[in-house]
Amino acid sequence: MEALLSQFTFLSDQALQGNKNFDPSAMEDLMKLFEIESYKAWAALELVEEKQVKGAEITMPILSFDQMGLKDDLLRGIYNYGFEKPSAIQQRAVMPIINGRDVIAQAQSGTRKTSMIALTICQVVDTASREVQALILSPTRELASQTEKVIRTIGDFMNIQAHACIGGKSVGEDIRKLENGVHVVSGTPGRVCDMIKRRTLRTRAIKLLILDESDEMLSRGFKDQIYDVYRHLPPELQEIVLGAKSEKGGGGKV
Ligand SMILES: Nc1ncnc2c1ncn2[C@@H]1O[C@H](COP(=O)(O)OP(=O)(O)OP(=O)(O)O)[C@@H](O)[C@H]1O
Repeated sequence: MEALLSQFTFLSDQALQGNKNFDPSAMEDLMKLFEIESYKAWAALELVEEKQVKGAEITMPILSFDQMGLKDDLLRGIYNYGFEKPSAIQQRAVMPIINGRDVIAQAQSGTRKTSMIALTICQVVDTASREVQALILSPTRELASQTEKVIRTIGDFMNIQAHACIGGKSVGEDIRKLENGVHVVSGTPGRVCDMIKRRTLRTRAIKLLILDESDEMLSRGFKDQIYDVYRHLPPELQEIVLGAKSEKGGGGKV
């Protein structure tokens, strides 16, 4: 279990402000929400709760995109999009993710997490292969589409192929796109699950799973579908769990 915990980098609003006395219990909302037993993030969080492990390392902020060792074409995409300096979460989460760490980050909405996801995905995907390598699950169609758009924009010079797999859109179009080959899928749990079950979305090359607004996904009742998706993913998966602290406090309705 200790080994499991050491796989994770934890980031919270406190950590983002550089507070070295970061207390993992600040992640309580997320802890309560993850009830899926075989889910390694949940296991790690339980351990934190039990032992109050002060395992939350404070990652050093990287203050410029130039210092992140990003691919040249990605850097061009980032600057072309108008970014100059990474936001607090971009400064602290990008490097651990690129270095293969599992990351659990809780940061309020508006902290530029979506762009953080987009740029890390562009860095880790190998465009020489046409298999799906990164999967992002989001609670709403709008967020899933927005994330896919940002990936395509930032990754424009790298020729990243991303597809939004969301409910309400044509299943035929999903099938066509996925069979053509894409690097990244950003979707809502129901449609993604459906595509996996049809074997149209092939999961064997997926190395990175991102649960965006995970607290929101669970409070919207997507737990079973997320679990279903998990069962089809390779075991040596890198996981990124993002949560936006509930505005009302108390952490949702689950
Ligand atoms: N480092 C940056 N520099 C300048 N603009 C940025 C940077 N990161 C993101 N943006 C811009 O800020 C806007 C919002 O960013 P983004 O969609 O990543 O997250 P958000 O809306 O702040 O919310 P969340 O953190 O919940 O994802 C977008 O228009 C995006 O292009």
